[in-house]
Amino acid sequence: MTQSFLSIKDVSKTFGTVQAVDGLSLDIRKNEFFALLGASGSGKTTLLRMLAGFEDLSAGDITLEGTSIAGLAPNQRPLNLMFQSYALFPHMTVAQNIAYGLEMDRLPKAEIAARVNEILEVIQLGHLAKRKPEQLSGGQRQRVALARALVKRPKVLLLDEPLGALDKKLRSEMQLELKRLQHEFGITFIIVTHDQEEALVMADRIAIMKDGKLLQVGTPHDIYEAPQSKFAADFIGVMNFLPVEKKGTNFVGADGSVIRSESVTEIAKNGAAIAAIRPERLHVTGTGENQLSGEIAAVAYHGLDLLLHIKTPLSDTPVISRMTADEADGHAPEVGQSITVQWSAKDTHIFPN
Ligand SMILES: Nc1ncnc2c1ncn2[C@@H]1O[C@H](COP(=O)(O)OP(=O)(O)OP(=O)(O)O)[C@@H](O)[C@H]1O
Repeated sequence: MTQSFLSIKDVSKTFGTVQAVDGLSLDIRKNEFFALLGASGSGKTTLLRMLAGFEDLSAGDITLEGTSIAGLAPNQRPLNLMFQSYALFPHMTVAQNIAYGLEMDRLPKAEIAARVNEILEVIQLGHLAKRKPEQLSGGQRQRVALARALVKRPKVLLLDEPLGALDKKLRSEMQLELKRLQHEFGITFIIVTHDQEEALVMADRIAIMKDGKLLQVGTPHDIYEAPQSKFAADFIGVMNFLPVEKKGTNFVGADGSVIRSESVTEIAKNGAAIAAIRPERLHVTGTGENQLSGEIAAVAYHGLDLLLHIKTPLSDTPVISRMTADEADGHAPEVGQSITVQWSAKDTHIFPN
């Protein structure tokens, strides 16, 4: 058996009566870009702080390359938590900020200088080495905060909402930058975010957390295409939900039509359930085992594709169908038009409601 890299074993954390993390187990691979995703209060930060050593475990163990790190102080762990950029020392230059951690570790002066210069090169901020944080843009400050964490060459870098303070454009640039740095340094990154798009773009694997537990762990593709719960389906990407009733072996929609699915989660007999379908799986052309008809309530233009909002008796809220520009060419959808869309049973996920 190959030894796992970072292993979180049945870890719990309670604060008084609050169960912040609840018997959670997870293996993270070497050089992996791993994202912890979940709503506010789901326990993401608590888990990260336990990994970093800023929070004791109430139960369980954490091992790195087979050795427990649960009892080690933060500075003795080969894991480094990247603090937000506003935690930079304002009176120190960029270079001094980056050197600080190495000076604390009492490394020889020449080595500190070499490592600081090397990292300044990698983050492309060499020309700003002598500036103070207040003389930098938000994105540049973020890079310095990252450099300060990376210069210590941790085996694992923990990042808590690292891009939270940046505007949308800068965020997308930094997402790519983070991926590049992770690749270049060959360090395992564990990032906490509540931004699902960010997790999809950057991560090799994603864990969805809810109430201190893991709901699903998988690649962005796995989670997007094969969500295992209504929560996961709703949390990642856009999803249509159609209420259905289980009658015998069939699932019947609000208008009496049978909805066919090849992906049915275990459900109470004859209970209320919900069918989930991605907007891009609904087609005006082609064939599918399922179809719905309705009236176009809105047409939203999104460059390469259109989003059609379709009023249908199958659901209280309009169903969204994503149409490519090519598909739309032959159909010229307009508000008020009747429309029929089809989709296949394999693109239909049914969950308990
Ligand atoms: N020091 C503490 N004392 C008491 N309760 C805490 C403490 N830290 C966290 N909690 C509680 O534990 C739960 C999980 O919090 P945590 O910060 O880990 O969630 P999160 O998923 O990171 O949320 P957010 O996205 O808002 O940061 C919450 O109910 C929170 O109120």
